[in-house]
Amino acid sequence: MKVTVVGAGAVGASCAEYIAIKNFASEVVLVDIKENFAEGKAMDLMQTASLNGFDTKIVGSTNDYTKTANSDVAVITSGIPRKPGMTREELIGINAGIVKEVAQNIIKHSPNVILIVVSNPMDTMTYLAHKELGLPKNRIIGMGGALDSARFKYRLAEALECPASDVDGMVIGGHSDTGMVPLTSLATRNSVRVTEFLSDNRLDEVAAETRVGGATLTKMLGTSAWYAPGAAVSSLVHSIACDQKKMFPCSTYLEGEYGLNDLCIGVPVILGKDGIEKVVELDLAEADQKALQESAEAVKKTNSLLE
Ligand SMILES: NC(=O)c1ccc[n+]([C@@H]2O[C@H](COP(=O)([O-])OP(=O)(O)OC[C@H]3O[C@@H](n4cnc5c(N)ncnc54)[C@H](O)[C@@H]3O)[C@@H](O)[C@H]2O)c1
Ligand SMILES: O=C(O)C[C@H](O)C(=O)O
Repeated sequence: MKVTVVGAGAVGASCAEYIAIKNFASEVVLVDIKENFAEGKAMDLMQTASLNGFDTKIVGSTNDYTKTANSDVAVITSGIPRKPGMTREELIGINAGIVKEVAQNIIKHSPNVILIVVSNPMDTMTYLAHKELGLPKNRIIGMGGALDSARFKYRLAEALECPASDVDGMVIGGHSDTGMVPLTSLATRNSVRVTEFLSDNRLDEVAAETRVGGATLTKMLGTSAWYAPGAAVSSLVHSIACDQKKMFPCSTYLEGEYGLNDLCIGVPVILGKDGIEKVVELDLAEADQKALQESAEAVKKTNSLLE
């Protein structure tokens, strides 16, 4: 399994590190436009191989896509992150051009690749890749919901005063400060609905904290987060590489599922060796379906800025 990660910045390097530590890929190629940056990150990471006990070979490249040839999976993290006070949508002007160029370079050298889009505004960047490349929809995946769900579980565990491993829950919808739909009524602690333990008010607080999870960290760090984003991407790559058929909420092109059309937005999917092998259609509570519909309208509004 060969994986390319374009953008050797905070998220790209974190993602490469988690992929290597999980030891399922033979090679990770890190690409960046900054001279020698990816090569430096690759060398630094390779010097952790004997310490962390992995065999994955990590290679760096300054914009030379021949090194990425025949990748099975490619991850796009290139582009600018937001600063405190900004929305993800404000990044569209710079990131759309970068994502378009990078996606075309990847496909030129790896025509059969499965693409994971991370750069923000992620749902719109995934839609852009879908429209530009014309690949089958199972091979274009946007990463947002896996991260948002991990943050949801973190906040639920905090409220329940229990380890996150006790908790299960999922966030669907757009990867934005207002568009996320945390499915609180379906969340559980060891198979028991969390609604048994937490009041409606506390659950509303958990949902609100989850929606602004990225903005909260951006305010604290001065730039956006990277550890949980990198770990979330590596989990998607792992499921594809090892044909695990795990279910994650991912941004995918919808053609009627959930009553939505012609956009990419987060819904539960099964990820295996062919990428998105199935969109899982849940029978949502009325309020969640309405929130998803509103989130889709907002994503479409951002998509219209691409024209
Ligand atoms: N979808 C998500 O859940 C999620 C999570 C975290 C971050 N992000 C997004 O990921 C992106 C990267 O965030 P980051 O914190 O790693 O930023 P960063 O600035 O640390 O890294 C971005 C890297 O991209 C490189 N780059 C820019 N243009 C390029 C090009 N044309 N070709 C190759 N490399 C190029 C830069 O040189 C830089 O090293 C941002 O848009 C951010 O908003 C998304
Ligand atoms: O918040 C951001 O801008 C980055 C990313 O989308 C995140 O959720 O961490």
